[in-house]
Amino acid sequence: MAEAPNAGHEVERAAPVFDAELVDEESPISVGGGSRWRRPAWLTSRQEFRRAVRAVIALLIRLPFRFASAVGRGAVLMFRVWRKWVRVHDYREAAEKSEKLADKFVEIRALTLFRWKVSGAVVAAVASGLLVAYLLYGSVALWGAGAVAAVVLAVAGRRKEGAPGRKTVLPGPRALAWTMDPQVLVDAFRDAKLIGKDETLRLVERARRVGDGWAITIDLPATRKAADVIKHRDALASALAVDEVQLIVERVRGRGGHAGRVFLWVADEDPYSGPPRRTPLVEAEWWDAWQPIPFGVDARRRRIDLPLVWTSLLVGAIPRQGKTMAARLAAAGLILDPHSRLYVFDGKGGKDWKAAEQVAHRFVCGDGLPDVQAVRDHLLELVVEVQARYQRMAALDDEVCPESKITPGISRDPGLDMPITAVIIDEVQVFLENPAKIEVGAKKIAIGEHVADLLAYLARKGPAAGIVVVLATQRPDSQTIPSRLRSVLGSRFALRVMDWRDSNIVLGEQMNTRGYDASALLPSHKGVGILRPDGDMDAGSESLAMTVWTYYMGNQDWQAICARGRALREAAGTLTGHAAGDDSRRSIDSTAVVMALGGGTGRSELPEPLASVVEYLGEELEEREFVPTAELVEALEVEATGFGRQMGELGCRPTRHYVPSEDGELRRVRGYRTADLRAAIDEIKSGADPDPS
Ligand SMILES: Nc1ncnc2c1ncn2[C@@H]1O[C@H](COP(=O)(O)OP(=O)(O)OP(=O)(O)O)[C@@H](O)[C@H]1O
Repeated sequence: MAEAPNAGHEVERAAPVFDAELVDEESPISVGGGSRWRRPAWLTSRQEFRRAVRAVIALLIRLPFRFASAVGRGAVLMFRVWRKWVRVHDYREAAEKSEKLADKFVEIRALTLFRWKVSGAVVAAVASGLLVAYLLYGSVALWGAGAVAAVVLAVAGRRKEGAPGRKTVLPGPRALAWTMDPQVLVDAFRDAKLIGKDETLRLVERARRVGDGWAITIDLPATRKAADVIKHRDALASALAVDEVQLIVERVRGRGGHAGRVFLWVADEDPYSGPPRRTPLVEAEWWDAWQPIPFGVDARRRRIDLPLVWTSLLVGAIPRQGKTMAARLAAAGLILDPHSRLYVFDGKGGKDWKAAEQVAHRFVCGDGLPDVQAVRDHLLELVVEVQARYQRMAALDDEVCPESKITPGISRDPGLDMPITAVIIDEVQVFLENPAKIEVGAKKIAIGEHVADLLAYLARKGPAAGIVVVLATQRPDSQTIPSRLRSVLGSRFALRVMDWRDSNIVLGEQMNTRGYDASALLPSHKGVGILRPDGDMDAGSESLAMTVWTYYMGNQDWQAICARGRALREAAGTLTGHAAGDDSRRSIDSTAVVMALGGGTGRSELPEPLASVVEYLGEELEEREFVPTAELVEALEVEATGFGRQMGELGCRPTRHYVPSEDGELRRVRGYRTADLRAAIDEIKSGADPDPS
């Protein structure tokens, strides 16, 4: 008979086969042990080692108690077994069931007697055996016999899997190194329904330590999308048994990245706990406003910079979450550039912005009508300034101004007088909600509405002319920040808000369905928010949005930065306006401003409810394809049937369209095509009667 190739040799055990397989590695790495030695989890880090040592000590301390209780349980168990046997329990029960107990009674009694005798004989035999052993070997024999009996009883009385009262006892939380095991990951992805039962993951890189956590890159099965993993991060965190704040999921983009490649990072502990980081601006002698401003760090403690020039920023949060701090961080970078000009308006009227008064070209602090009027006047001044800048840039040499956009050179040339100018408004809702009526053009409107129009203009037309708008609000709802203003604010930062609707108002439509919901942030995480950078910016181009923990800038640091900003301006000769003691307001040609705003206000001469729909949608009237009726009814607080009828009378007929719902599923809902709305508006404006048929 032919000999098997391995005969005579020790059989080599195959490594466990895992579903996950490794790709893109030059030398394939065994993911499940095999011929290569894999470091046990407790050797992977000092922390894991300490955890393992603690677990061993705890086990040793508990061991005597556990042994004693197991022996006790074993003794009781043995006694019960013996009693059942001696009483001929099973025979007796069977006879009872078949109602033949009386017939069998004599038989049972005889058997019971016999078993008692056997028991007595065994006890006598054991006792005499022990006596003989004692006489031969002394007390050692008794101890030995006692030990053997204890072990037998302990084994009999050990707690078994699934036994009632069995407690799950784990030595602390699951080790993260264990969580990063490929098979655990595959199971977690399956449990979270991110991959099917028969699908598997491909590991691009094995788990490795990155910062204070574990990182792993994986490829999803074909047709599965990284965006869905980001969206269902909570489910994955639950399946991996980690807190969702510890789990960072990113899509790998650019070279080597694709729609199905996911980078996972699991922090050892809450990445936003511990002392906050001080802003590096404290150490900066000065700052170039054209450079992105140090804003905060992400979960992996990587610095996140926020460009401000050519864009704008909206910060929204419920009170006491770090909104003012975020706005002051953005302002600090501009304060430290002596060539930038600052308009600082604080609707809260507290001390938060007081220090900025010494550098601000225009400064308003308070929520009274005179304050709102002052803000309106300063914004009017800026609108005129923007118009003038465009005219001046058009007249400039092509070499100085190649594309009707401000450049660093232009912004720093005192002769051209076009410095980077920031409008920073804290608690902007105070100014936007003021209902006092004023005359604009030929119409009377609320001053707050006018402020919104001016800000919308500045955020839309201002960036290319060097205007930066930074708005912070504790009321991020659609009524307070009209969509015509919101839609033109480039970067968004949402700290904790009340619900997903408010989060979407700050971050943009449907952001919650893509996995970005600022209402899920923890109250204890002060200064932590979701940053959705402007699409044009380089920073953050890797992902749509990211969680950022803003730098901490204590009051003293803030005051020091403002004082430094003043000194820099004094030295550069750029201290102007309020900071230089000049509070005179420029006389404004309001007709020019009204022209600039396109008819004076954001409202058109449209009948209701179309006028409100247009106002609510703002720029989205152009950007969106479809708007659900339910959304309009909720936003405008109107009654649905009446609204539908009135819209019909104005020539706007509803239709059905698929839109993604909150859970990401596509749902067919009733609503209006924006193209139909635009056509109806054009028709009304051109004077033709709307066709209600
Ligand atoms: N990055 C941060 N790290 C740690 N703590 C922070 C951070 N940012 C803000 N905080 C703390 O959060 C609290 C609230 O901050 P801040 O005043 O900026 O909030 P706010 O939202 O502007 O509040 P309000 O609505 O009352 O004006 C402060 O005590 C501040 O110290």
